Amino acid sequence: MPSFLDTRDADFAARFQALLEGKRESSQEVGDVVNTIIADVRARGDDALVELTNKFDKANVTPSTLRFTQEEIEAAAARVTPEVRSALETAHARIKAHHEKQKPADHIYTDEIGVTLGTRWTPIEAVGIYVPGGLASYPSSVLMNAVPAKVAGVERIAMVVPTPRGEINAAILAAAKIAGVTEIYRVGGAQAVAALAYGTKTIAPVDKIMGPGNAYVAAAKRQVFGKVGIDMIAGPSEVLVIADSSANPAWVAADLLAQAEHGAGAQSILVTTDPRLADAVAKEVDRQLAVLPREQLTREGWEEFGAIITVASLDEAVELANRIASEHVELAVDDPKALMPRIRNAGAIFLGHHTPEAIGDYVGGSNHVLPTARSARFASGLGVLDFVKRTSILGCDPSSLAILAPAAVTLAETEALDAHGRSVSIRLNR
Ligand SMILES: NC(=O)c1ccc[n+]([C@@H]2O[C@H](COP(=O)([O-])OP(=O)(O)OC[C@H]3O[C@@H](n4cnc5c(N)ncnc54)[C@H](O)[C@@H]3O)[C@@H](O)[C@H]2O)c1
Ligand SMILES: N[C@H](CO)Cc1c[nH]c[nH+]1
Ligand SMILES: [Zn+2]
Repeated sequence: MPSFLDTRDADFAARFQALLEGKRESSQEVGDVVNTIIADVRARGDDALVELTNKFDKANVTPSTLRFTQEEIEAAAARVTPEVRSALETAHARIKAHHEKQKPADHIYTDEIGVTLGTRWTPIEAVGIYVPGGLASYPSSVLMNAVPAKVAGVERIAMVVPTPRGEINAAILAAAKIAGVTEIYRVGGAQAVAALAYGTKTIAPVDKIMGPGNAYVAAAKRQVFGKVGIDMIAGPSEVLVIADSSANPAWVAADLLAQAEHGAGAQSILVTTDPRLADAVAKEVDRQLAVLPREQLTREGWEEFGAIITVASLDEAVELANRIASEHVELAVDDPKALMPRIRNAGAIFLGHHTPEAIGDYVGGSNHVLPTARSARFASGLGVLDFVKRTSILGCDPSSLAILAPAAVTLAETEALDAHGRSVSIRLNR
């Protein structure tokens, strides 16, 4: 059963806290399993990678078939229907256009005392992109990961994707071809993350690992952070819909079920000012669930962590949304643009009744790799900035050095770092 809460109930605070603390993703148990897998890949390289892939994915790979050949990529890309190719191309063009606007500019200037200061952006050399593929397959996630990498100018993109029972959705490889990704491996889960971080004979290590995945992938990214960079924790999907009486219950129910469909650990929450809408959405969810082909998976996603919360005002709705910090926040209200600036914590915001979250998953142009598990309080969705790094540039001439030297020497003395002070003063009295 999903939770039904009302802010006016006496036990609301305790039940809301329990909802916030619900363990959807990282348990000690998952952490321990992942720890063992990473250690195994570090110790035994390809042998461990192959063994674990065949164990978890039943993929029947060998070291020599871990990487997709160029012929396999071409053949799969040729197998997709013209409709699928065209949809992928539409998505690719829109994602590319939006991400081009995120490219940061270098800048350099000389200040009033003659010091040159600047900021330079450089693409990361090698990135790993994780494309999930356990319960569903995600050609759209290929584009969401690869396009910003390409726009940023990353040289090497190594893509990993699990192939359950040795099968791959041809659209995954078609999307990779459209995005210009050629280095693709049949591995997933924690073992794929470990291989990207530490390297094996077949997979050279990367500098940073991006992309969404289940609890095992998220835990592995946490554990390899430091050895490599990671984008964020983009784990099991979430949506929070804020709705007033202008919302359509059938549409809201459909949006809640769309995220629940991602399965284990997914979370769909409705926060509404209208008790009648709350009832109508609950009934609609049951009605729509019964006709969904993936009913069981979606039901688990909805019933385990789903919730309908009735509030006294939109002010209360905003406050709860900011505390929950959901991956996606839909504003199914009369005046979404007025409410939008008040939502501080969200991976992405969807404006109004005609913007289902699924448009953002596929073709809107914004990125669908977004922070989950309340990390939208401090993290952002994937974008070009994740694939570049910033270097500062500094230059003094004799006169600006003379102006800054006394303060620098004083601070060096305060820190008792004499060699620091000397490296400044030695340049002054010639
Ligand atoms: N936040 C985002 O931006 C975003 C975007 C797309 C998808 N997602 C999420 O990605 C997830 C995809 O999950 P998925 O499972 O379909 O694919 P996945 O590729 O993330 O995970 C599959 C892998 O999990 C590993 N695994 C499964 N059970 C295991 C076990 N018992 N022990 C060790 N390893 C195990 C296996 O190695 C398998 O290859 C969903 O939760 C979905 O909500 C998130
Ligand atoms: N909703 C997911 C992000 O949480 C992304 C996705 C891809 N395909 C379908 N959905
Ligand atoms: Zn989705």
